[in-house]
Amino acid sequence: MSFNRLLAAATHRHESLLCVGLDPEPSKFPEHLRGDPSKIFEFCARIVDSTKDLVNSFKPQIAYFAAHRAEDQLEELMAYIRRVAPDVPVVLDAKRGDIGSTAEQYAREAFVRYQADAVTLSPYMGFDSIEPYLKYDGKGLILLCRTSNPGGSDLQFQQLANGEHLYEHVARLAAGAWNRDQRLGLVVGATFPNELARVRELAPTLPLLIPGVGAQGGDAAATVRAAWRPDAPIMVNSSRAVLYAGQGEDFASAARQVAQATRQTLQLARKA
Ligand SMILES: O=C(O)c1cc(=O)[nH]c(=O)n1[C@@H]1O[C@H](COP(=O)(O)O)[C@@H](O)[C@H]1O
Repeated sequence: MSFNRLLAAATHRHESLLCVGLDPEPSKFPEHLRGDPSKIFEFCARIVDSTKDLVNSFKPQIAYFAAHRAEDQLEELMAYIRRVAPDVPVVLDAKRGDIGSTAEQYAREAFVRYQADAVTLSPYMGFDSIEPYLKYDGKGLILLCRTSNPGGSDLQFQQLANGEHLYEHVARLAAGAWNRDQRLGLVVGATFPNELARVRELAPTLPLLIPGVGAQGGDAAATVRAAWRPDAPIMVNSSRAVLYAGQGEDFASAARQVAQATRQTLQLARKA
């Protein structure tokens, strides 16, 4: 099934706008697993088990695996999620961006090696750096637009000759000229609710990946008010606040509680 359809179905079935980010950092693991990179799969699998009915997506961040030579554990995790939660789409957060011939390898990595449903990409190198990913039918391409970090303003908030900010231009391209077969989405930080609303104006139906609630302090309810539309899916990502909610052997149930509370906040804002 295509990424867009999986996301719409999981949002509906699980009544959730929550994306749990899988950013495994062994030094932050609960005590019995702490500091052991060989436990990355085990840690993430328990988080998946305990949250899979509460989310509309999962988002593993590739750097947390590669940094520990744990790509094999990422492969194992992707296969595990497909097996235990086949109705939940997985966004591989890789933020790739390169010339076409190299992008072909990155696309193969995301969609053949890891079998992700969608991947995050930097649009900075232009459309020909995005095009190779479009060869994979049904897969989602989620472009960085207005990122959650303070330094995101350095480039994304620059004004172009027509007065538009660079992030607005990216949103316009993703909703229009670049969106040849309706498979693009955008990353917009929860830390910038005004820009989130502006992106929603420019791209009324695109899926949005919205990181920045939880550890980065973004307001979950304001995020939903700015970005949610009945026909426009959103994935509100929380990673550290969920993953490291508990430090004991019951860490997965502590993670579930935080995921449940975040999902509830998002749902209440959606119904308000
Ligand atoms: O593309 C992303 O996922 C992303 C974009 C962005 O603008 N800001 C951002 O924090 N992220 C990712 O979202 C996750 C946020 O993690 P927490 O701050 O722990 O919830 C990390 O995996 C980041 O790499």
